Amino acid sequence: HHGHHMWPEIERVTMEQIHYARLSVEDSVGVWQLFAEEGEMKMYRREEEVNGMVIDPLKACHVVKGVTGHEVCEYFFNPQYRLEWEATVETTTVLEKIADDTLLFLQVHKRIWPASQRDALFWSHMRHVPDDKDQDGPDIWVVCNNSVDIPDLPANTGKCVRLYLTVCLMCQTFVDPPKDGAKVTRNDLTCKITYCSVVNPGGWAPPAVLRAVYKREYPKFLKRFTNYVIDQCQDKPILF
Ligand SMILES: O=S(=O)(CCO)c1ccc(-c2ccc(C3CCCC3)c([C@@H]3C[C@@H]3c3ccccn3)c2)cc1
Repeated sequence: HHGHHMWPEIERVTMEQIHYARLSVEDSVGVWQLFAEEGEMKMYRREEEVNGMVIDPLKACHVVKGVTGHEVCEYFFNPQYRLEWEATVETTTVLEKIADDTLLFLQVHKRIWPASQRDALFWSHMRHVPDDKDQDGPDIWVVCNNSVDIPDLPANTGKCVRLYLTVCLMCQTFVDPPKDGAKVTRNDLTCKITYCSVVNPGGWAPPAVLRAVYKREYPKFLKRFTNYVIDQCQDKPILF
């Protein structure tokens, strides 16, 4: 797939998003505001507007037991599971298989009152980031979603307003080695999840309205997704 014309952008954006995901909210540029906290899940946002449009960057940090980062990324990436956990997606279509680990999606989102209905055209790339030099480096899996403009699929021609997104789901897996060489079980697994997103809604909506939608929808979204993965994996062999 390295011959595909989108590959240089896919490579650049994915590496850039991994860099940002790895920055802790403490030492990132700009002020992150904790706007939601439920158990292990902490959600931060920065208030940013472009031409009066809310594009608040979001960073969510979550820790879940019993799954690996590979499993979390697989359920996020693979279109066959999408409609089972994505409550705000009406249709999802794979327009092109760029590679086994890279797909081009056209997605129509359900209308979230009072905003008008949105669609999104984006590539999605899943990658296992090799450990650092030493063996016990972090075991990281990521999925990066990034909007693209394609002349044959112009924005805002039908009923939907085209939104623009850059999303990164980064997962780090920790295994607590069981006593005396026993087999690793799901109880020994901890997955540290960092979800970063910047969504440009594509058309103007009142900032207070959009921020209310974000505040309500993002916690629901991440909780529903992670609970879905835990549920799907619990009686399956571990995918490291
Ligand atoms: O992680 S993904 O790549 C998963 C692929 O399916 C992804 C997540 C979220 C969105 C998304 C799409 C539309 C909207 C808004 C914009 C104006 C009116 C609706 C929002 C706002 C933030 C709120 C939101 C957050 C989460 C879920 C739904 N709604 C988010 C798109 C892709």
